[in-house]
Amino acid sequence: MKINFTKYHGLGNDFILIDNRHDSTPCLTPEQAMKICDRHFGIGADGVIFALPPQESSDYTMRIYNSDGSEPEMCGNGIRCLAQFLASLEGKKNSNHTYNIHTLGGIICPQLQGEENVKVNMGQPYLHPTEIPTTLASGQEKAINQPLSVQEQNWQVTCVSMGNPHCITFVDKVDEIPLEKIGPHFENHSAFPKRINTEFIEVVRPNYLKMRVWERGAGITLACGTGACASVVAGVLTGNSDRACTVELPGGCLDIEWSAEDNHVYMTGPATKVFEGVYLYPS
Ligand SMILES: N[C@@H](CCC[C@H](N)C(=O)O)C(=O)O
Repeated sequence: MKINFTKYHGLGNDFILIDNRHDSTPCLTPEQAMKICDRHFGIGADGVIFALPPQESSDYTMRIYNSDGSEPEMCGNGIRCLAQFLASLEGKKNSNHTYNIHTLGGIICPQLQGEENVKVNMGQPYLHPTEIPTTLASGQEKAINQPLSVQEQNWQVTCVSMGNPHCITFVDKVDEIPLEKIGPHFENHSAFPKRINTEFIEVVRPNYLKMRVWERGAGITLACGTGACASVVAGVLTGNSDRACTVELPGGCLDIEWSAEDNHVYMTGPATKVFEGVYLYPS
């Protein structure tokens, strides 16, 4: 089997993009996706993203598999890569075109901004796991800064869904967190039956957060777009951050704004094409 692909990354969070616009079923199974994500025996990536035909009133559908073959609802860095991928397939590069993309987390709208940048309307955040829209309204305090015991240590966490689930904890020195050791215990904690992405955040200034992430289904990654959005929401709810923030990740910075007007979160950052090729899937 031969698979044409294009490799993109958003701040080092890297994806294999596949043009699947002719068929509403992804051309790879989760097991095959896991194999081509392998960094030694495959192409190597944090996930595989398929551009599929539209559903409902969208332009296209995005499906994504994590590198372990699980299927998340949404991916922030991935949807910026998808927007640039579609723009290059359709000759729309260097325009301000906006796509309406159907995802398992709802309709998400990335707008092209020049050669590499994309601004994404990520929709409303939700309190996880209650699925109630997150606002600053009273009565939601119960979900903020909740105690969680992980590896016999007590953490204060705020859980926010951006379509996919995130557990955010504010720490003094993010570089000192033993991510590799502690990350899997958050991901597989009994409080999160569908597993979870975990963000550790150091507040450098109210408008500048430093983040490290352990992703569900992918482990340590260099960036997580939905995670950066969820972290700013958690930062506002806990009084740690402004609504407009730069979030610094190991792979670079994202600009995030949680709008007080429409309650939507906006994320701006780059999506970079790296190479394209043909993968020869062993039969
Ligand atoms: N890196 C992504 C998130 C990918 C999905 C995540 N691992 C999950 O399982 O929810 C991003 O940029 O948002």
